Amino acid sequence: MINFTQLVLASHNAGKLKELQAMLGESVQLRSIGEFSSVEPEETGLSFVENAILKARNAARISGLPALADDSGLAVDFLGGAPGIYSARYADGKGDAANNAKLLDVLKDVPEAERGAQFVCVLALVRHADDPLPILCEGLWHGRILTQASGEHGFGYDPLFWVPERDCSSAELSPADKNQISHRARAMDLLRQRLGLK
Ligand SMILES: O=c1nc[nH]c2c1ncn2[C@H]1C[C@H](O)[C@@H](COP(=O)(O)OP(=O)(O)OP(=O)(O)O)O1
Ligand SMILES: [Mg+2]
Repeated sequence: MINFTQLVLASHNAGKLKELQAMLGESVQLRSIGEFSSVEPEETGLSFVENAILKARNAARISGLPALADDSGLAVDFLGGAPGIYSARYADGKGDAANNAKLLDVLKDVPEAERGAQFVCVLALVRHADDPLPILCEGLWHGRILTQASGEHGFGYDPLFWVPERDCSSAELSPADKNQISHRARAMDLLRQRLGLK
């Protein structure tokens, strides 16, 4: 087992970096791939797993460090799991606000009982770019899509995601609270177990 005191995070998303670093604590330093390159790899996979591995390999290749990638998204039941791996690109790359506006519009006539959704997070860790045995961990978080945005914390679809166990949106949770119960927290919990960090 290698000593992962420094990992490159294969992500240009500052929200993910903040959450993952908070979950890992001080024993592992996450360095953003942005320190090494501003070019984002094309996410050509058809699954979260494929995209997470692709991003991790790319970051390991560029940085020369072991790499952790997070591929995540929102799977809406009424939409057959869409936007899924296309969550970040749902409104054609126009960003979080446009993605959220599109989702609200697409679901505008859908009743509450049919607005179930889950956040999905797949973490992939590679020791080097050609690692034949990436570590993969998955986390799901079940909730519902609200009919309007609410809350200021977090990022992405958080203002639209109603969290049944807290009766509020995920953007209304404190960062510490979200990091205890989110899809990312569940995946990271498994990863820490795999790495013997807990
Ligand atoms: O906790 C979350 N709270 C709210 N929204 C979230 C969360 N987790 C993922 N999401 C959304 C954001 C984005 O629309 C998509 C991830 O897309 P995804 O390609 O994995 O990330 P990204 O492009 O933002 O950064 P990068 O690929 O560089 O890691 O799912
Ligand atoms: Mg992405």
